[in-house]
Amino acid sequence: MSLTPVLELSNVSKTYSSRQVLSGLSYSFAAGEYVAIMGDSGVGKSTLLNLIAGLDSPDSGEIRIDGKILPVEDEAATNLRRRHLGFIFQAFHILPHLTLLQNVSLPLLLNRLPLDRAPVMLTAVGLQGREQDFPHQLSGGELQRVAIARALVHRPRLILADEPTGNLDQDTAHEVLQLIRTEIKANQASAIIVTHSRLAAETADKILMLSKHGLTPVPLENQT
Ligand SMILES: Nc1ncnc2c1ncn2[C@@H]1O[C@H](COP(=O)(O)OP(=O)(O)OP(=O)(O)O)[C@@H](O)[C@H]1O
Repeated sequence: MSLTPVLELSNVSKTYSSRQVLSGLSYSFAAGEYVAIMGDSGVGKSTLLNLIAGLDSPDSGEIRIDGKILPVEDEAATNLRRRHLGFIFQAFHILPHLTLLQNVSLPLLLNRLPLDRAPVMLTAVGLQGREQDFPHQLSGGELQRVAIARALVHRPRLILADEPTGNLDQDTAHEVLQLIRTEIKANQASAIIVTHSRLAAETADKILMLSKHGLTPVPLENQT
């Protein structure tokens, strides 16, 4: 396991209008760690994930991925994110004019990787036989599974997931969470999932609670 943290937050603050959402947040995530972040609604979980993903910038403080600061709107940083991050965000729409197979192949194409893992990942999320379907033919839960296949297909180093099982029934959620965990461990990747679901959080190695005091580890056995 590398000694450089896969992700390091140093004194990160973010304010929207006059509302301070994150205030001096610091935390180090070790390589290979699979962490769930929980916390009250509005406490800033999605904001934090967006900052890590490079969709927005902190007002102050630093975010390092593999020891590097990746500026927003920097082409080299975008390429690094594309190669090393996998996003499972509800806002990251599946492209409507592409088939499911084309959607899942996209990270492989963009990173010039062999395309043979795309059908394998569609099968892994239970969508075998649907490769040539278009997104409008799918239910919300099926679309979420396509998003998960697309996020994992290029074996990213760091997977960021915002409510990855939000649209899924309990059995499918369980299968998808197991798949995420298996992929993370098989590829020695790291993952941060933001969730309100105990079921989802307990598949992680560690649960962190985000509050105005920062990120606090919660012992798994003390979860209520
Ligand atoms: N782009 C934005 N512009 C203005 N305010 C924002 C923006 N994004 C988030 N906020 C505000 O920041 C606060 C934190 O929002 P965030 O979505 O990060 O919370 P959360 O912990 O993910 O909540 P939930 O669990 O309900 O999804 C909220 O008060 C929200 O209204």
